[in-house]
Amino acid sequence: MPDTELTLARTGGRPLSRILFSTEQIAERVREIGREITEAYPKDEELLVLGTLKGSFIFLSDVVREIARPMEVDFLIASSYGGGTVSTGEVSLLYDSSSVLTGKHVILVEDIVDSGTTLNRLLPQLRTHNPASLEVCALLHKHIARDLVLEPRWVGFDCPHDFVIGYGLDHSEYFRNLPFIGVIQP
Ligand SMILES: O=P(O)(O)OC[C@H]1O[C@H](OP(=O)(O)OP(=O)(O)O)[C@H](O)[C@@H]1O
Ligand code: HPA
Repeated sequence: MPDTELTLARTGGRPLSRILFSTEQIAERVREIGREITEAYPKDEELLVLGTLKGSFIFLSDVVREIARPMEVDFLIASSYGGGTVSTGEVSLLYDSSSVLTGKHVILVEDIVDSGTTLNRLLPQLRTHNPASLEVCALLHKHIARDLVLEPRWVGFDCPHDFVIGYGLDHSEYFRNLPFIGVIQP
């Protein structure tokens, strides 16, 4: 259980209902995923790791350090939740990566797959650039979406259907700086 005072300092005094995944559990899983991704690609093949901002910024920065392959890192900014806890269904793409995807092994890194709206909007667009391969690595998967255009090849944890925060995930832009993943009290 993390230090309560430190946690409350980061949440502005809002208590958590529960902690789902601790800092140590996340670190261990991130190391495993890094190893799996390393082994999935031939030694001399370059990767392009593409993160969706803002939510993936912490997961991506941790997982790329566990992947022993040459790589480029780039980002897209996609947003569909605004200040709410339910997808608006409209994904606004605020920044479209300038990286050339053609012929590269692209790994799209997501913090969470919830309704699937973001992935279903981004993946067909990325495919139009003819990458050599396209895979998704998601830290959390709620397994709600029944119509995902591509299932993530790497998933950190199956996630309950609560609105979760921490380790990059926000509610109204707050709580991204929690070093673990939890659920805030409603
Ligand atoms: O499967 P979905 O229902 O589409 O949800 C997943 C997306 O929602 C969150 O992004 P959000 O729009 O909240 O923007 P953020 O990354 O800036 O927090 C999260 O980072 C994922 O990209
Ligand atoms: O449960 C969630 N928490 C934070 N951001 C999210 N974006 C989609 N689902 C979530």
